[in-house]
Amino acid sequence: MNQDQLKQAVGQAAVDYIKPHLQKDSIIGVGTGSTANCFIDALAELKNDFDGAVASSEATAERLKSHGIPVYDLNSSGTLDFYIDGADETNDHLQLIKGGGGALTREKIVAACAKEFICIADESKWVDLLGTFPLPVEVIPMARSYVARELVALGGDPVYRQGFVTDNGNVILDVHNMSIQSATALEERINNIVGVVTNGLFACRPADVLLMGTADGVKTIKAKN
Ligand SMILES: O=C(CO)[C@H](O)[C@H](O)COP(=O)(O)O
Repeated sequence: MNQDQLKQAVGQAAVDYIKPHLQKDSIIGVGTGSTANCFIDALAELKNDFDGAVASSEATAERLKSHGIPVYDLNSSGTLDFYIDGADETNDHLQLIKGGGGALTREKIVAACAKEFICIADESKWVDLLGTFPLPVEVIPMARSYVARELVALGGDPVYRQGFVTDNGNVILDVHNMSIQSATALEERINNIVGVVTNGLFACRPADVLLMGTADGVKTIKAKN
């Protein structure tokens, strides 16, 4: 199977995973990216079995609506049963790097509101140690240079994602060569820099389950303790 087929397989696997638990009033959280898009496309078959979705980006909202799936404001949705999203990297604790698509802040907010975070990814995203993928950091525009200096002081090489503006009107610094020994400590440390909105480490709230697409089929992986 090629990478696109693996993404479709995990998108369908996530639909199969949540299907028995869906009720007519269920609202689910939906992530952003090409793997999340495969989930959305597979989810369309169930659109009469649940109420609707909360989207982690404008792009996801548009794709959900294109399938006739109602999109709700998170402020009127309460706790969500599930959040389903892709990742740029995952380790065996299901701590993630996310934000390659720039939607990290809304993704982290919607994930925080969910009882269960289901990560869907092909096996190329599995790593022993997080940090080969540059760590995205969403920054208030006027703080860009200050935050970049602070990230250099932490040992990283921040690169401004030229021409990209997040759905929240902010900019992204992609931090290369960052040594990630304690992902939870680093997530908190970077989020404490004034001007940072959030960073793409999902370690304080890792995924609960990973549906990983492999050549041998989709594997269901729980976080290592
Ligand atoms: O965090 C994300 C977007 O902000 C995506 O989940 C991540 O970039 C993975 O994307 P893809 O499924 O296209 O590989």
